[in-house]
Amino acid sequence: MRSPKDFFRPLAVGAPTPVHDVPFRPSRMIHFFDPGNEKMAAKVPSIAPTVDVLLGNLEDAVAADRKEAARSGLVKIAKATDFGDTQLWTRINSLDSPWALDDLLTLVTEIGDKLDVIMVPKVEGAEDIHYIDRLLAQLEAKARIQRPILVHAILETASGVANVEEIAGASPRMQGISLGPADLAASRRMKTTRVGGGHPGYLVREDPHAQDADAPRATFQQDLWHYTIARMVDACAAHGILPYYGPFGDIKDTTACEDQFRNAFLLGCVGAWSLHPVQIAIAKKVFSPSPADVAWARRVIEAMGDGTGAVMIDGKMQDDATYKQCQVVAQLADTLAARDPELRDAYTAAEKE
Ligand SMILES: CC(C)(COP(=O)(O)OP(=O)(O)OC[C@H]1O[C@@H](n2cnc3c(N)ncnc32)[C@H](O)[C@@H]1OP(=O)(O)O)[C@@H](O)C(=O)NCCC(=O)NCCSC(=O)C[C@H](O)C(=O)O
Ligand SMILES: [Mg+2]
Repeated sequence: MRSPKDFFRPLAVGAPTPVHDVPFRPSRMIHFFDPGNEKMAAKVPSIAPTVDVLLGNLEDAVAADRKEAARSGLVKIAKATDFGDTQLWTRINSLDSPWALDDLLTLVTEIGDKLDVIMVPKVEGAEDIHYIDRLLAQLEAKARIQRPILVHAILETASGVANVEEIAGASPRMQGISLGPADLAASRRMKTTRVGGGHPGYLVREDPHAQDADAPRATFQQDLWHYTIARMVDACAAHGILPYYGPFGDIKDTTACEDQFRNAFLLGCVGAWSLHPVQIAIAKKVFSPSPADVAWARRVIEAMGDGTGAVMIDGKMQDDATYKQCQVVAQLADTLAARDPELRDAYTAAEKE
């Protein structure tokens, strides 16, 4: 383990100096596309302005015989496209695959100056991040990259969950962590075959009725992912990095997708993955605080003055802690409004009501 004094030193001569704080750029939806799929690649210029993050996926969902096409497709797209304010990320193949090394060698040397974040799947512990950290520094130095490429881990193995705190703090490059519910379910030997979402069999049932033991008893479906998301959020917050919900595989069930995204938002996540164009608007809606909530937060902040003491607003007690909660909402709204004029107008209108 590096000493605290060395933590922010570049890991290769000539590599850029690591960042001290993760830049908080809007990342409500990380939109996945396969850069080797011509139909999806053709949509990149029109989708880019509508998303916060565009991610060229090289790992799962790209067939083994299409890996090189995906990698070279991403290089071509990155060189040809002006992404404006939209971030460009990639998901490389897992570190135990035959493709990960070539993914990094090619992408950093060819388009490293355009890549904001590299998503690393199936991270098991801090050692995986240390490996990537040193390799990226060497490649950045070789390619004369001026700003460090950040790293995002997917939480999708039982070991990864057990080690999530050390993963979150393994490197100043750590930008965030996403839940990968499909691989995590397989790794844990869970018995769901879905990509995220609930399961009707995971429930609690009300007690038998005292008057009639045979009367039907209500059941309540439970959230399979609550524990993991909450643990991931705490690890990320403790280390100053950003937590995300990952994929929702039932593309047609837009209602359940919205519910899953909202649960994650309320628990502290800043975004989720969109796998299909239809999920972009869902993520945008869910991960942008509502105009009413923002107006309320600003009202509390204004009423609380220096943020100490206690006041009543509409019958509800406000104090130092609710002031901080409201600041979270108001600061997020400011960041998103700076990127999204429609949202800015909606927030302004709600404050005037
Ligand atoms: C899920 C899909 C395979 C569905 O594709 P398709 O059957 O083509 O859907 P549609 O006919 O409804 O598509 C309409 C048009 O939109 C284009 N399209 C579809 N998806 C995208 C996209 N993501 N980006 C851009 N454009 C897209 C289609 O090409 C159609 O175009 P046209 O015919 O010209 O109108 C597909 O959506 C897909 O492959 N999505 C990405 C899947 C993916 O990335 N999966 C990996 C991430 S999830 C994961 O890895 C699990 C995780 O790690 C874990 O462990 O939990
Ligand atoms: Mg996965």
